[in-house]
Amino acid sequence: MDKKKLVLIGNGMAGVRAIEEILKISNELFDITIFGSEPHPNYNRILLSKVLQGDTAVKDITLNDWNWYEENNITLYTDETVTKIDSEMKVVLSNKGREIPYDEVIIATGSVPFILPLPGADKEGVTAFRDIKDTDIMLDASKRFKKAAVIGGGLLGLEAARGLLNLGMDVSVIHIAPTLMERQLDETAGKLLQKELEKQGMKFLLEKATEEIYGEERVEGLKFKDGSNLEADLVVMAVGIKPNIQLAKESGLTVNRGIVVNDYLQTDLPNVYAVGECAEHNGIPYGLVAPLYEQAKVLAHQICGRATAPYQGSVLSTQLKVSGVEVFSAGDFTEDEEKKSIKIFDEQDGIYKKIVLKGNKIVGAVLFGDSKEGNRLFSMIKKEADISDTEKISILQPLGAEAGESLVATMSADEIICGCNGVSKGAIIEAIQEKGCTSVDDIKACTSASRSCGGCKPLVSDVLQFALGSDFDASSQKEAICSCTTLSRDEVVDEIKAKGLKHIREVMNVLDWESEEGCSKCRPALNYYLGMVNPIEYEDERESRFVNERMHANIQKDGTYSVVPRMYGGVTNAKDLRKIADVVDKFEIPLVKVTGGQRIDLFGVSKDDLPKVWQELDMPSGYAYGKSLRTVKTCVGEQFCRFGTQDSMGLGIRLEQKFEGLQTPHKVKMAVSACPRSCAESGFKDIGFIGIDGGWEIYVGGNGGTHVRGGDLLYKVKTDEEAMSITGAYLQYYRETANYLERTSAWIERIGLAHVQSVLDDAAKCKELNARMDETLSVYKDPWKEIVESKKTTKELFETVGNA
Ligand SMILES: Cc1cc2nc3c(=O)[nH]c(=O)nc-3n(C[C@H](O)[C@H](O)[C@H](O)COP(=O)(O)OP(=O)(O)OC[C@H]3O[C@@H](n4cnc5c(N)ncnc54)[C@H](O)[C@@H]3O)c2cc1C
Ligand SMILES: NC(=O)c1ccc[n+]([C@@H]2O[C@H](COP(=O)([O-])OP(=O)(O)OC[C@H]3O[C@@H](n4cnc5c(N)ncnc54)[C@H](O)[C@@H]3O)[C@@H](O)[C@H]2O)c1
Ligand code: SF4
Ligand code: FES
Repeated sequence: MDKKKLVLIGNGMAGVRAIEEILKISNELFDITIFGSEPHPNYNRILLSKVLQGDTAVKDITLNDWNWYEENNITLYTDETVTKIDSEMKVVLSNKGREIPYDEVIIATGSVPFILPLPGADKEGVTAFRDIKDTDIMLDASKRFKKAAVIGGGLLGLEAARGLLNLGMDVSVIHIAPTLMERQLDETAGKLLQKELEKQGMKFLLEKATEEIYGEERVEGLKFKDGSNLEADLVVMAVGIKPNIQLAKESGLTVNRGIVVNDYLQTDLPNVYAVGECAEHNGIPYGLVAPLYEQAKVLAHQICGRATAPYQGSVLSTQLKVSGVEVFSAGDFTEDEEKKSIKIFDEQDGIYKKIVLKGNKIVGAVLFGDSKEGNRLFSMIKKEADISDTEKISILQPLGAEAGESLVATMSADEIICGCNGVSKGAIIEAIQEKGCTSVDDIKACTSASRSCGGCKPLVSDVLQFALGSDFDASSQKEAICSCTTLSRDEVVDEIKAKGLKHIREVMNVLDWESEEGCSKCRPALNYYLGMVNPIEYEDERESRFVNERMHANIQKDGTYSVVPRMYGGVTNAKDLRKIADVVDKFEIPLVKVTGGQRIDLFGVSKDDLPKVWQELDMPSGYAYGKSLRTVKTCVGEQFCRFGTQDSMGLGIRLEQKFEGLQTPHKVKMAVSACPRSCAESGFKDIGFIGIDGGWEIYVGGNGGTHVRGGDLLYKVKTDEEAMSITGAYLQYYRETANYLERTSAWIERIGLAHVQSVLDDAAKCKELNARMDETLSVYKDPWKEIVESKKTTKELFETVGNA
């Protein structure tokens, strides 16, 4: 049988998925030709957010590489746009003069970003965020400029803003509505989201309408309708998308907002189909991959002449891809006469959950702060589950939580694990049992679960754990330190040691880094590992550090800095206080605040004043910005308190004087309390000391931040000397074995308290660790002093930051 000629217009996510579905049915039916306007093979557009955020590289987001087209005998024309479908002649015509005949044609031209028709919208530095080209524009701008404005506080705008923050830019989001993501979230969730993102450093201008983009050739700022201005050297427009219907219009198809299709994705011209964001089904053009993939499946069956249920529209669910923020929204979350809600709002922990009921059916849900129940609720919404027999409030409680059961254990086989690809728990278990899948990558290859946004990876991993039990080793799922390499942290450190590598560039060259420059994830990590392995010889690479560490001060919301001088053990004196007061007066520092770590923080110092402030303070840097020892908090102890059994201030000061400036994988906080009342909160620090009769208890792995964790008792010791020695060995072991940016609380959970104890129980090992610690500490110089003393460093530092 002669193969029919099939032409796909648009080499994007929906169109190529339709081809994959067709090939699954049969590779004997069609001779396939694909046109794509972009110069790349089919890639995962969703992960552009992750590329911008530094979590992955462009080369790693390819879905089907050039070989795939060849292996499947597909003719591919990239960088070529189809300009017309001549349905009488049954040919498609391209902008490069090509004419290709067809029997069937699929239009999958996606969407175009909506660009606000503002004066100045065509200036250099104004971009959308839709494809690799736009992403490159932003990556490039972040290297040369500082201030970014993102117009639009929807999913795309917020993901772009997070990426630009990661790239070291100062980012403001301009949003037209009073709350963020108003299409997906209600007011409460929108406000919680704003608060969380503000904590991450994003600034917001709400209810602001942009009137003009000003500047010479390049953008210099935005002017708003209320008369106010914002300086910006990069403007990203993320105010929605429009189905790309130009070709369809010019080819005489019926279009509305999108290309009008029926339940089998057929347009009104014979043998012409449309799928993806360009298609409009029942009045709706969709903008997320899950519905587009459902469409692709129906289309594939229809075009191959296989029986299929009609496409009947999709219920949507969304999740924001910003680390540290859990937001989930599904279905219809609005309330009215017919639709009533049930809500849980834990204001203290920032957790908000709401379901919307229409009669006895859940029609919508919004979750903030804890989205574990998202998939279960989404399944209930999709199934239109009747909940008359269920106690309503229990729907918002995690199933099996009290019994300590894992979430996947409580899920039924038909519950969806991967929303993007519609893969259920049952399908994953089948792949494990029948196809021998043992890793997340195997499951991805077999079922497509986790192949799109990747948000379901932890759940897929949980299903593997659930099905394979002890045969599944989550930790053996080797994780590369970033997308520039396939090597893990341990492999990189081993290579640095074995090959005597001395510089970041050398590591990248010798270990075959994919990108010559590295990325924002690996450069600071390599800088740390090299310094840890080679403390004497290694010269710190300031450019590879995060902005706060480069400036040795904390950048604040308004672009000014905060400065914290060192106060050993939280103890000060009249001379230092006077000096601080004089500096505050002289530099008109607007806010002076005592911190939770018992230090004095000077807020609102301008960048230019920083070196002068340090010079006049003439006190050591408090390292309030660094991945290093922050503070040792102390209680007053035996000298003044009637309960005190030990000299907490004495030990605290000794600890801080010894370990100040030590570079660690993440920040380290300590506290010393002289009795079990623990006034210095020793139980929630990376290392905490509690005085007992005849000595100290040493607690480790505590954390009081977003992931609260009580410390574990490591040892009881009798003397201050022992306490100092254990601390030195413990900290050095953490420095040598933790991943960069891993807090001690996560590290101790990963490697286990018992293991650390077994290392420190070995006196010889303990001595070696302390020796390496002393060697590291021997080269420490106060960074403020260094900067003040060196005009060259001051100049370099300020030039680097000013132009970054
Ligand atoms: C940064 C970002 C993050 C996203 N995150 C998510 C997410 O987390 N979850 C989610 O579900 N969705 C997400 N989306 C949306 C998702 O990427 C889209 O829904 C999906 O890519 C649409 O697929 P499509 O094939 O319809 O269009 P596209 O992927 O845009 O593909 C269309 C292709 O057709 C080409 N084309 C257009 N006209 C022609 C022509 N005449 N001739 C030849 N080629 C043509 C275009 O150049 C394009 O390459 C995100 C989108 C972006 C931009
Ligand atoms: N995580 C995800 O699922 C994800 C991530 C990125 C993109 N996407 C998809 O990509 C597409 C584009 O995303 P989007 O966020 O641009 O679309 P959107 O329509 O969801 O959001 C656009 C936002 O811009 C705001 N806006 C409109 N005009 C404005 C103006 N003049 N000034 C300021 N704000 C204005 C709107 O109020 C709206 O909240 C959508 O289909 C989205 O679903 C999804
Ligand atoms: S921890 Fe004990 S010794 Fe220290 S201040 Fe509190 S009560 Fe006094
Ligand atoms: S939920 Fe997006 S890939 Fe699975």
